[in-house]
Amino acid sequence: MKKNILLIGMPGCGKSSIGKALSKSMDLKYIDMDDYIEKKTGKAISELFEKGEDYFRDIETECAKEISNMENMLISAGGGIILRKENMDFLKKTSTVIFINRSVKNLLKSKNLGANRPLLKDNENHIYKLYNDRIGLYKKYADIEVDNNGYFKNCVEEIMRKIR
Ligand SMILES: Nc1ncnc2c1ncn2[C@@H]1O[C@H](COP(=O)(O)OP(=O)(O)OP(=O)(O)O)[C@@H](O)[C@H]1O
Ligand SMILES: O=C(O)C1=C[C@@H](O)[C@@H](O)[C@H](O)C1
Ligand SMILES: [Mg+2]
Repeated sequence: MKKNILLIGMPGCGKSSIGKALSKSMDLKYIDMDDYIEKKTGKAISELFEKGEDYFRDIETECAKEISNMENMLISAGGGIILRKENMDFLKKTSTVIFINRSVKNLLKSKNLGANRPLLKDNENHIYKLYNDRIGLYKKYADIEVDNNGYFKNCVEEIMRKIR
């Protein structure tokens, strides 16, 4: 088995909730890539986006390289990690990749979906286009796909079963 587990999926699909539970069950250290970026730069994701999406994505790629060198981690990725092949080439070397798929209807139930997500702040319904644009990439990079439209506890158990 690879050293790390990487969770990918749309904003609000359950990466943090599922990742924290999974990290405890599997005795891995939990790391959130957006938090890592904010700590490294001393800036909020929204501030980094003010300099343009490319500016943010370059920092995200730099952090993906750094994190790919770590061991025994449960990594919760930013929703857009799959947009650059380079990110996934690095991360897939050391991580088993799990795509958490949640329907847009359920994603929209998350409170304040646009609040800390620059790509959705003007219109939460932009999530339909993001989902359609990205679904193929999430599936392409995933070693395992799980559905998170029921109880998230079931999703954690399904991942534990599939990963062994
Ligand atoms: N299966 C589920 N049933 C009910 N609520 C859920 C489920 N999965 C996730 N949620 C809720 O959706 C919201 C987003 O979940 P979470 O923060 O874990 O997602 P995320 O992918 O980490 O989001 P982000 O893009 O902000 O990092 C939370 O309020 C969480 O409780
Ligand atoms: O889906 C995305 O492109 C993003 C999701 C967030 O996790 C952050 O990484 C940022 O807001 C970009
Ligand atoms: Mg999260």
